Order: sequence, then C-alpha cells, then structure tokens
Amino acid sequence: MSAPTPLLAAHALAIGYDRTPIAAGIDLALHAGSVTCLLGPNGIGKTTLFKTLLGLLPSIGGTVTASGRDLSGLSRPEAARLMAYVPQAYAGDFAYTVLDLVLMGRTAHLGAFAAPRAADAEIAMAALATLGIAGLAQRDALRISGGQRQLALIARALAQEARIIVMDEPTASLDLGNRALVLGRIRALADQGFAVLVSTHEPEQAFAVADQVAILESGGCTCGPTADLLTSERLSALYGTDVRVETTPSGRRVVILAALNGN
Ligand SMILES: Nc1ncnc2c1ncn2[C@@H]1O[C@H](COP(=O)(O)OP(=O)(O)OP(=O)(O)O)[C@@H](O)[C@H]1O
Repeated sequence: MSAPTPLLAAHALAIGYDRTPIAAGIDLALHAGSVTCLLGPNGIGKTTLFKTLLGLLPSIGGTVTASGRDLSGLSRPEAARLMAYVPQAYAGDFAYTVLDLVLMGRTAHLGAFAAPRAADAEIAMAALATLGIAGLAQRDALRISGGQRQLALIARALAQEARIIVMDEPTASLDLGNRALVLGRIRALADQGFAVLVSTHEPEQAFAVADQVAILESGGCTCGPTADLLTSERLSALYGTDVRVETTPSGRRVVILAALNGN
C-alpha cells in the first residue's frame, strides 16, 4: 500500500529575504492527524519558514505543496482555504467581540466585499464550541485572558476550514494552566484529522503533543520521531548550553537546564 499524501509538504525548500537564503534544503511532510513541533534557536528562521509555507513570503528555491497542490499555483484565498495561521496571541488594537474575531476566519470563503452570512456565524460559533469557549462569543476580545485569546485565535483558524493549521509559539506567555489547555486542544485537533505545525522553544511540549519534530539549525532542517531527535546531546548542541532529558517515574520526559552558563 502506498503512503498517504501529506497534507503539507516541502521539498528542497530554500527560505530567506531578498533572494538571500537563510536556510535551504528543507524537506518536510505533515500528515493528517499529526502534530509536528518545529524547534530551533532564536533567529534561525522558524517564522520565515512558516511564512514561506503559507505563501506569505516567496520561496527562494524548492517546492511547497498543500493538499497535493503546488503553492505557487494557488491564489491567496485558495491557499487560505487549505492553510490557516495562528499568530502569537496579541491584544489587538480595536474593540470587537470574540465572535467577530473568529468571523474574520471566514474571509477566504466570502466573495469580494461580501458580508458574513448566518451560515458563517454558525461555523464561527461551532469553532468556538470546539475549543470550549462558546460562552465568550459576545465578550470584548480585548478583555479576555491571554489563554482565552489564544484559543479564540485558534477558533478563527478553525472557522477558516483549512485542514492544515500553523501556529507560531501558541503557548508563549501563557501560564501553566493555559498552556495545558492550549496543548490539549492542539492534540485534540490533530486527533480530529487536522495537520498541525507548531513552533516552540520548549522541547517538553514536543514530548507532550508531537508525533514528530522538525529541527531547524544552521546545517538545515531535520525531521523525525520526537524521542529520536530530542536527546540531551542534540538539544545541548542546538541551544549551546548543557541540557538534559530525563524520564520521570511515570514515564514522562522532562528537559532540564543542567547548568547556568557562566557558572
Ligand atoms: N523582513 C525581514 N527582512 C530581512 N530579514 C529578516 C526579516 N524578518 C526576519 N529577518 C531575519 O531572518 C532571520 C530569521 O528570522 P525569524 O524571525 O524567521 O527567526 P525565528 O527562528 O522565528 O526567531 P525567534 O525564535 O526569535 O522568533 C533573522 O536573522 C532575522 O533577523
């Protein structure tokens, strides 16, 4: 039996700005029902890779395919119907309700200048319900917690009805309770059949939710099973500090900063 086609794939992809590559030779395959965690040091190119995969930034070489279609042949709305982006939670500038925020995810499905219809509101409400925050629909999006805002941004991505969801550090600046909530929802989305790509600076999150990890470093991008790639040696080399991966009595892997540099 042949392997299923990945929902999102990059082959020999080169990324960068003004035709100057910052990373090249990137091969990536994201399948339905899976979470992929992207790790790499600050400034290595994770956000640049996301923007290139989403078609927001032109690639410098190689190919990206979304649901088997070459990204270079897709219009913006076509790409947006296949891939949704969840930026880091930001407070925003304008006062609107959480429902209005989620309705923005319907833009790619509306004709030019068309207003959302009742069906769009239903889809937006269903997205809020999936994330367990339907009760926030009429709340001011500026007056909810950081964790609730992150869930609302994920709901906006769901309302876009794309099967590929790309999230930029979705748990950054969240407290432990909200981190657990958001990570649980990410896992649940994958279990419902989405392909989820998440960047993080916390390798433990990969142990908690990922089916595979992608490591972006100066030599390129390596993809593989979480436990194979996230070893003490590999993480120490990646971040330039002594990092240890240990296993708790209950079998969970934890990541420990073994020394404070300079001491
Ligand atoms: N608009 C831009 N034009 C030119 N160079 C840029 C632009 N945006 C980012 N860069 C550079 O590209 C490199 C990769 O940046 P990017 O934001 O993709 O890294 P990152 O891995 O997401 O970092 P972090 O983990 O700190 O968020 C950096 O050297 C950055 O300075």
